[in-house]
Amino acid sequence: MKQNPKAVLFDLDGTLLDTAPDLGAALNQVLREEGRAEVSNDIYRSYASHGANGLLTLGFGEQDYAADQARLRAAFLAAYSAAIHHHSVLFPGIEEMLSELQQQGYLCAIVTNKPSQLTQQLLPYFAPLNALDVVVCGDTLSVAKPHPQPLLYAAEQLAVEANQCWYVGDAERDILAGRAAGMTTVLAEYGYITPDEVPAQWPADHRIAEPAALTALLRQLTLA
Ligand SMILES: O=C(O)COP(=O)(O)O
Ligand SMILES: [Mg+2]
Repeated sequence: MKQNPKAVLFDLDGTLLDTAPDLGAALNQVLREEGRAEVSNDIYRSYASHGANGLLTLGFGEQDYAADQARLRAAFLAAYSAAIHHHSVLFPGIEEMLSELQQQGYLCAIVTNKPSQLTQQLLPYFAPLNALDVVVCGDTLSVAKPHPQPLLYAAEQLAVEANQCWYVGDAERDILAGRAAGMTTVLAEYGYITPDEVPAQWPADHRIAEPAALTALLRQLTLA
């Protein structure tokens, strides 16, 4: 049985932070170094929640990336790490939304698939994200989303039950992980969706078109 929420867990890329410009710049740097054609902003943007592997597959094609995966991935991560925060910004309304949640006493956490080294390098540039209670990254455990374990681990760290948590994310694997963890799931529709994905088919409990809609939803729920 779902209970009134005590904690809200968030995906990072595409949900709290608009990191696509820096991820895309890193991809294009590696493509240039390898003598390949660059990818335009509107294309790479939609793949930004699919991480390094998703972006490199987009840029090099499945076969060529698979043939040289370790080297290309290392080059991408080095390029990204060297300019990780140059153009990344909080999505509009995130700062206000987080501060309202915290004022209302909700615990807040990040559960991202981004590797910890990159996450720890990036977060200090965004003050509102440093006040969050727990951060779980893609390599914190041996499994990552869509596996539910990182979400359950975050709940454990927050000392709340899974059914007292909401999970907000922009990718299908976020919704699947949240559902498998027994959490209430919220799809951030303003995030990154690839042209071949059909988010309407994802089993999210709620959908928000902007961050402010999350606080409105939680308010409605407490009044009900
Ligand atoms: O870096 C990734 O794999 C994507 O990160 P996310 O889980 O915060 O969207
Ligand atoms: Mg995401």
